[in-house]
Amino acid sequence: MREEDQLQQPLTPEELMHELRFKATELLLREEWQESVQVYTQFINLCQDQISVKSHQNHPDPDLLTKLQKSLCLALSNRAEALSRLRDLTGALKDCDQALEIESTHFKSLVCKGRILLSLNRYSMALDCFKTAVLDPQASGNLETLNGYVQKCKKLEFQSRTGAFDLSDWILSGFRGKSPELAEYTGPVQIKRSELSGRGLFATKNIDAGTLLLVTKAIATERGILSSEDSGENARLVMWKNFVDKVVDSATKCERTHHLISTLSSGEDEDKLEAPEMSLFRPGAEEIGELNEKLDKVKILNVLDVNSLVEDSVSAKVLGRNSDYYGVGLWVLASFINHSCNPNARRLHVGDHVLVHASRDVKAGEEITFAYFDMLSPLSKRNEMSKTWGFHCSCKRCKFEEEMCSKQEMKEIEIGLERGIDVGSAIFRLEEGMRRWMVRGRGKGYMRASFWAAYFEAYGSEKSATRWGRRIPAVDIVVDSVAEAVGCDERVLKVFMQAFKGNGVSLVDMEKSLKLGRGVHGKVVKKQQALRSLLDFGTHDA
Ligand SMILES: C[S@@+](CC[C@H](N)C(=O)[O-])C[C@H]1O[C@@H](n2cnc3c(N)ncnc32)[C@H](O)[C@@H]1O
Repeated sequence: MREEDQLQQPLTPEELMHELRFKATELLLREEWQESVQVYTQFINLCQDQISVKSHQNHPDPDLLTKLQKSLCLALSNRAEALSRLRDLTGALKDCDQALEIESTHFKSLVCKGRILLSLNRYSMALDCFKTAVLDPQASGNLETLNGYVQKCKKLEFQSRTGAFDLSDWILSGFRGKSPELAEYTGPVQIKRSELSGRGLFATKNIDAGTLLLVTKAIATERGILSSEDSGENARLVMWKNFVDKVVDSATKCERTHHLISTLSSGEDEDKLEAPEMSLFRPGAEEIGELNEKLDKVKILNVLDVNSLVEDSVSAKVLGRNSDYYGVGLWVLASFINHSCNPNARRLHVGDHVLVHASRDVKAGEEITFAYFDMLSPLSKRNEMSKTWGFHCSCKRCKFEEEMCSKQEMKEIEIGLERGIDVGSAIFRLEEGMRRWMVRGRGKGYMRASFWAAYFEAYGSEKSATRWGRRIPAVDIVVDSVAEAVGCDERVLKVFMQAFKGNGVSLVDMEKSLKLGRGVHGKVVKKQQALRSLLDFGTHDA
């Protein structure tokens, strides 16, 4: 036979498989994930055909069949690796499962499956994979890494079951190194219909300030530094576009993400939306079966408009990251939390996780809320801000203040402050008014929170202190009532700390500041020393 004829001979299935396998492995080693998936897919299809053909022969060759099954198993495992790098976790998991059906202790597939399950927060299933992998002879060269995974799974499984998180050491180290690894956690909360709007998150038992309510990882985040040129508007737009692309990509590739996003409000007919089961958010939740709702890009955009959160905001603190960073993200379970101007929760951002804790004591059945915008401002300003969010706030405080602020005297105090009247005289008038109108308990806290800027200035200025002295209430009285009504806030805590710094801190004040600190930072900062280091404010700025 001539050489050209030989070249034109079609390849036998064995030769073709050999060629495809060689090419796919090369692409995998070059980290060309997309291309390697394509070639592995051709190989897998051909290999499956061959297995079917050979096993239907009159006298199937068992050795050949075993060899083909082994090749198929390895190819599935390698395709899973490439798919997982492309964040197609659903596809990758399916490939691992198929490979493990062929060989239940296949080392590579077990490790790949364990890693995917870990990133899907299915800690105990991931632990099973790594424990089995450790027993394999191939583990000997990777024992340290595998044991690392085993320990990590154990730690995260424990955290997610008990809610025992502690950020103290990381805080005390000055946030050195990577942010700590955190599990997802669902505390004493459930989703129910809310009187505020649509669905909301509710406490299932009495909880005290600082108690951790949930920890959840972002579907996607985008961070960057905003330039001062155009007040960061261009950078913000680019970041928003990247963020949307990331969410769309995740929703396309992962069925669970797709399903989670489809439970969120897109702003329309919120009161008709169903309250999802909490089990959906618990770590270890099974993959969702058939999805009957289509999520197109427009729907995702609307969902992000309503639900995405900015990391650094009035009710949130970002730990361990440069404050110049602007970050936006989507945290699904936290998205069920409505806004209130008398909130009872705050957020801490650590890496891609958000930790939500009670900022004051909460009763069983009470709705969990945090502030979407600054609640230490008067009703008129808050109304403007809620308008930009596309809703009219219907919280208890707004309802209370709607009545109060219709009084002529209240209007005069607000206008007076805007025109720069002495803050002490405004506070004096407000306190006198509250006495005459018989405003009690939380009502007082609401009003003081509304005029917080005036109290802040008065307590920060020696001139005001000398002039108004005992005619305006003492700092601790105002701080207590504001914290009780609208939850602990960093600025309120700062005023408290500053007032007592000059006079030397007594034990009682220190106790009080630590309690306020727990409301602001949460009980996840367990060591007092760590909390103190967060409370050690040097300045008296707003
Ligand atoms: C992040 S979602 C909160 C969960 C939402 N209620 C749901 O059912 O999915 C934000 C949306 O909830 C509604 N909302 C939140 N707080 C509110 C409030 N205090 N008063 C009225 N509507 C509120 C607004 O429609 C807002 O766009």
